[in-house]
Amino acid sequence: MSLPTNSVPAGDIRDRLIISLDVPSVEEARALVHRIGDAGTFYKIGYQLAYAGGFDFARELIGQGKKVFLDLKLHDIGNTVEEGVRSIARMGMTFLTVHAYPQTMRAAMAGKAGSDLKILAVTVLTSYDDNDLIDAGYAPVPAAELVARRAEQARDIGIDGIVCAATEAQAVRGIVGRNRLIVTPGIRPDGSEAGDQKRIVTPAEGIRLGANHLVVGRPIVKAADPRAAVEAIVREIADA
Ligand SMILES: O=C(O)c1cc(=O)[nH]c(=O)n1[C@@H]1O[C@H](COP(=O)(O)O)[C@@H](O)[C@H]1O
Repeated sequence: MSLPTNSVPAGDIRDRLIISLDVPSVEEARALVHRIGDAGTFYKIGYQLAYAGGFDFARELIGQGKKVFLDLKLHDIGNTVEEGVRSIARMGMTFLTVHAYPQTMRAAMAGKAGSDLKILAVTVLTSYDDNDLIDAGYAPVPAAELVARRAEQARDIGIDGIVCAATEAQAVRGIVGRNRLIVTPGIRPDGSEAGDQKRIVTPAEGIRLGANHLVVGRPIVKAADPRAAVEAIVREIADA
C-alpha cells in the first residue's frame, strides 16, 4: 500500500508532534513548555497532569496559541460520556480520547456535536500485546486484529480519528480512509528506552507508516535538553 503522508493537510510540521506533558504538577509543566518554547506547538494532557490542575493549565496553553489534546480515555455509560464530552467541548481543546467501544464512541460524537473538538478512539493500548489481551479476558485475538475491528466500528460511527500503534497504522489507514486522523503513541527515537510500551517504532517510521500525529512523552520529558529532543523529532518527521 502506498504511504498516505499526503493525506495530512498542509500545515505547521511542528503540529505533527504531540508532546505528552506527563509531569506531576502545573509548575513542572509550565517550566517544560517554557524550555521547549516555539519548538513545540501541540501538547497532550493526560491523567497525571489533568488531575493535578491540568484543566486550568490547558486553558493557559490555549491562551498562548498552543493546541491541546485532552487524553482522558473516557469510558462509561452512554449518557455520562455524552454529557461529559459536552462539557469538555466548551473548553477549547483540539482532541479528546475515548476508548473505542461502540456505545462510548457514539455517545462522544453526540456530545461534541456543534463544536470543533475532535474525538479520537483508542483501539488497543500500545502497552498491550496479545498476551495482555488474554490476561484482560479477551478470547485469544491478535492485538492487530482487534485494532482493525475497532477501527472499522469507529469508521462506521464516523469518529474523527484513531489512536493505535504505528505498527498498525497502514492497516488502519486502509480501513478508515484518508480523511480520518491516525494518532500514534509508542514512539521511540533510536536509542531511547521502551519503558512499558510494547508496540513501538521510531518517529520516522511512524510518519512513513502513515500517522498524522505522533505522541511522545518520556523521550522528551526526561531528556536533559527537551527542546533539542523536540527539534530532533520534528526534523525526523520532516525528513521521513
Ligand atoms: O491515548 C494515548 O495517548 C495513548 C494511547 C496508547 O495506546 N498508548 C499510549 O502510550 N498513550 C499515551 O501516550 C503517552 C506516551 O508516553 P511515552 O510512552 O512516555 O512516550 C502516554 O501519555 C500514554 O498515556
